[in-house]
Amino acid sequence: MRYAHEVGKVRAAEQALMARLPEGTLMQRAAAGLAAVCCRLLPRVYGAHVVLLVGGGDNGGDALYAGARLARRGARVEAVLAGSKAHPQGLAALREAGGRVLPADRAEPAVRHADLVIDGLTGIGGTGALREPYAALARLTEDTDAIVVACDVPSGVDAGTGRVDGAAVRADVTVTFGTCKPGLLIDPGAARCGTVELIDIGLGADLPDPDVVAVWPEDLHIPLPSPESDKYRRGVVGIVAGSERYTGAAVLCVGGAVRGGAGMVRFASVPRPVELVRQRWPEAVTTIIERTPAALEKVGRVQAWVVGPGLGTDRGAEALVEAVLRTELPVLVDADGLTVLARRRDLLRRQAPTVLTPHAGELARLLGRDARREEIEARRLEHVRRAAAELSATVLLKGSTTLIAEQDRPVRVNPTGTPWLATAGTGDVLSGLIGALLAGGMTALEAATAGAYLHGLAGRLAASAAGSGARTGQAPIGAHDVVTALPDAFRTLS
Ligand SMILES: NC(=O)C1=CN([C@@H]2O[C@H](COP(=O)(O)OP(=O)(O)OC[C@H]3O[C@@H](n4cnc5c(N)ncnc54)[C@H](O)[C@@H]3O)[C@@H](O)[C@H]2O)[C@@H](O)CC1
Ligand SMILES: Nc1ncnc2c1ncn2[C@@H]1O[C@H](COP(=O)(O)OP(=O)(O)O)[C@@H](O)[C@H]1O
Ligand SMILES: [K+]
Repeated sequence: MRYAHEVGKVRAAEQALMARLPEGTLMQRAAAGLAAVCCRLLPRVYGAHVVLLVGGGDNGGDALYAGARLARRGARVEAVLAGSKAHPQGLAALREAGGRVLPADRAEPAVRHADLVIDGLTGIGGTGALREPYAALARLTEDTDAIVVACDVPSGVDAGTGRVDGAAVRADVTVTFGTCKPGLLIDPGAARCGTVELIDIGLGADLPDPDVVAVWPEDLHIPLPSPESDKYRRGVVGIVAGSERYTGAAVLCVGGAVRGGAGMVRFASVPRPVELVRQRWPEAVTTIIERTPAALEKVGRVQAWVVGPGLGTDRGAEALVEAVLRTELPVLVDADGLTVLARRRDLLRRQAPTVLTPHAGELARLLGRDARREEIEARRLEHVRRAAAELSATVLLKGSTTLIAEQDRPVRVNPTGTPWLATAGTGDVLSGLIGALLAGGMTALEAATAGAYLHGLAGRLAASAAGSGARTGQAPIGAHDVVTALPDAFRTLS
């Protein structure tokens, strides 16, 4: 499961395929796949207690037919209908197989004591927050020991965006049909899915190019040093970060670049951050600069620039962001650099690649006008796409699901990471790391993708290794732990 298509495209593909097949074939394929997964999840199908939550659409139809299949294999199958209408043929099939319909007031104890619950309330046809009684039934899945299997999409999750507006099913496994849906890959929806299993119902040839792609380790083509390598060929990254007031971000950013495989890191800033970087990372070549447009002249040659962490947002910071963006080299802008860009979007008019790495708050500032942080977090896919188009840049939107967008390309979803990364300074490590990969010759999209993947992996390794030294259990981490774990993250890929 790595590709996802927007809901409209899934429906169009389904329709094209259905026109060539006997009626009901697709639903039977979906139900057979769903039932097979349930059989695998149950220790014993015969005698197992299975409860179906059934909405009024085809998603409920899938659940009813899957329930009929389980009933024929000896399961005790009970259906709870969310409304007066349920897929009539599916209902007849369930009854004929020995399943029964429960009165509404029996739903709560049935779900609580079931071995397995199939959520067939809403699928790709769900719109907006779940209404009653759907919402109350969805909530029952939060408080049961039963295995919860969502049919196509956990009900309450917007299949197209991952938005969750109110009650939603919390699934252990989501069995999705034909192709993955974006909402299964992007938080908050993704967090409701458990494991996602894809059932092939034959849509393949009717599906267009994907809208969203989940990144796989084999997609990352990180350049490795060879006998011909020297420090210049491996890539020199220039970092313009820190200020008299903010020094830590510069140290972390340089750490991300050093451990990110740069052949050389050139660090340019005012005296205090330069002194601290020198102490912590003697490998870096440092230059003291003034915060003026001519600042970069003294720094020496680089293959890519990172600008922004801890830079401040005053006129001096603006001069540095401008100087970096005026070069014809790949540039990554992060943190304070993004705040500067929000008032100087003209600086984005350039030919060389630009990577922006905002969190939702920074992206809200960059997009301006109607954009709000909460809205961006709720509808990450739409906003990251809009940002890539409006800002003519590769945009990496940070947060619980990191997304990477470039105009006219499928949006990439980073599968690694951990909520333990939500701590100050980890973003600075990411920008240094991506800067090193850019300097190493990767394209903007490749570098941002590989950087997000390695950073998320390093966060996970650090969180599981911290404290006990064991690889089980988790503990809080600081941004420097992510830097320390980067070599291990690289090792898992080689
Ligand atoms: N179209 C096809 O060819 C196939 C569709 N399949 C299934 O069909 C599903 C789509 O079916 P439908 O188009 O009938 O749509 P759904 O069954 O996903 O949703 C429609 C039903 O949910 C209700 N509903 C929608 N939003 C609601 C809300 N916020 N609160 C309460 N009720 C709400 C509607 O009133 C309607 O009864 C897919 O997700 C998949 O499970 C599969 O059988 C494979 C083939
Ligand atoms: N809930 C979360 N789950 C997983 N990762 C998260 C979560 N919140 C933040 N992150 C990650 O933590 C890092 C934080 O970066 P950022 O917000 O720039 O912090 P800072 O500016 O302090 O460095 C990003 O890589 C982001 O993707
Ligand atoms: K569902």
